[in-house]
Formats: sequence, C-alpha cells, structure tokens
Amino acid sequence: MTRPSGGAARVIPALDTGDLARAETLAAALAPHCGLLKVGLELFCAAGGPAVIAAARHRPVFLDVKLHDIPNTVAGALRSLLPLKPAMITLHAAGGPAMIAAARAEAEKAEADRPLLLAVTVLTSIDAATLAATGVVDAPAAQVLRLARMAVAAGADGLVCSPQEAAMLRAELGPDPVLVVPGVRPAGSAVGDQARTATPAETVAAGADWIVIGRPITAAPDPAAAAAAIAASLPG
Ligand SMILES: O=c1ccn([C@@H]2O[C@H](COP(=O)(O)O)[C@@H](O)[C@H]2O)c(=O)[nH]1
Repeated sequence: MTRPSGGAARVIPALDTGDLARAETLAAALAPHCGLLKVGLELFCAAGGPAVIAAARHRPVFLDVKLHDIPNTVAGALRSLLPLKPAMITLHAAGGPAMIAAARAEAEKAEADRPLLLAVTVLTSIDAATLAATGVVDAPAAQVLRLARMAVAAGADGLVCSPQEAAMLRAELGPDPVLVVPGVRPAGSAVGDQARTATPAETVAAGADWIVIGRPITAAPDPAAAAAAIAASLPG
C-alpha cells in the first residue's frame, strides 16, 4: 500500500456501527473523501468478515481487529482473515515479539496481497493514571516508544499511536514505519473517551501517514461534508 500524499487520501473513517446497512450507506457516502475505510470490532462482530468487506468495497479496508493471543492462535486468525484481502490489520504490540513474528510469517503467505501489519502501542483512550492502573508506571509516551521499537523489530510494518506520540516516533524510528493515528479531533469536536488527542492538521504535521476518525464524521449531521472538511484542513 503506497503512502498517501495529502488531503482525502490520508483520512480513514471508522465505520463503527453494528448495523450493516448503516455501514454500507456510510461507506458509499464517505468513499470520495477518504483513502481507506476502517472496520472495527463492532461491525466485524455484528456482521462477519465477508459481509463487512462487501459493505466497505468502495475503498481498501483497514481491518482493526486488534489481535492479541498466543502466537499460534494469532497466526491462525491471520490465516482466516487473509482471504478477505484487507489492506491493513491491527494486532496488539503487548502480545510480544513472538506473536508479532508469527503474524508476519503468516501474512507473508499472502504474497502480493499481504496486508500491512500495524502494532497498537498504547490505546489512545489510556491516560497516565489508567496506564499506571495496569501496572505500567512509565508515562504513556515512554511505553509507546518501548512497544514500538519491539514491534518493528519483530516484523510490524507500522504502528498505531496517539497524535501526541507521532512526532516522537518519527524522530526515534525514522521514516519507515507506517504511522496510523486515531484519537484525532477537529477543533470543537467532543473528545468522548479519547485521552491523548490533537487536531487532524496537527496529527499529520507530527508525522502521521493516515489519520483515523470515527464519531466526528459518523455522528455529524452530514458525514460526507464532515469528512470533506477534515480532508481540506490537512497539509499536503
Ligand atoms: O488506540 C486506538 C486504537 C484504535 N482506535 C479506534 O479508532 C477509532 C476512533 O474512533 P473515534 O470515534 O474517532 O474516537 C475507533 O474505531 C477505535 O476503535 C482508537 O480510537 N484508539
């Protein structure tokens, strides 16, 4: 998957709904204003793989299923997902290097159809206090960097981080890892359950390749207009 050069190509709307018909309507309306469409756990669990891929057929699909299990099970999940031909799949970096390496080995079998494997570092809804409650006493940025280094060394093509770590990861890891960044909020949008946020333009300026945006688009009165406005706000 080639990297986007600006505007709409950088935008990945999250089709977060359990209603397949609604997802299809959103996908058709948003396709002119985005580079990929993201299918997450809500839609995937409600409708199943083939149906969601068909619903999102207007654009390459980012399958955000956040795999996290023992290496053999994650490799098996990859084997089951590869026939859907997603452009990107997520797995949790916290699963460790053997899990990521097993996923990469399985993904390689798809040859030309191999999806990008993106390692989720620290979820964008997690702040320092929540991270501490899980037993990690470092600041979120330090934990993001630790997991990112490990994940890339183990075979991840890229990383999911918050807007607040994108510049640090670019500085520390260089231009190669793909950065796909949720937790993005246009000025004035409700933050909701996101903890580490920035605007679309700030996130791209920090080094994100793609930005993921759900509710600020899907809950807008006119989702297509909201996505178009976000795309127009991005630097080239
Ligand atoms: O760290 C992460 C990883 C994934 N997500 C997903 O992105 C979207 C964000 O939706 P919003 O409505 O814009 O908050 C959602 O599908 C999450 O599952 C994330 O937010 N943070």
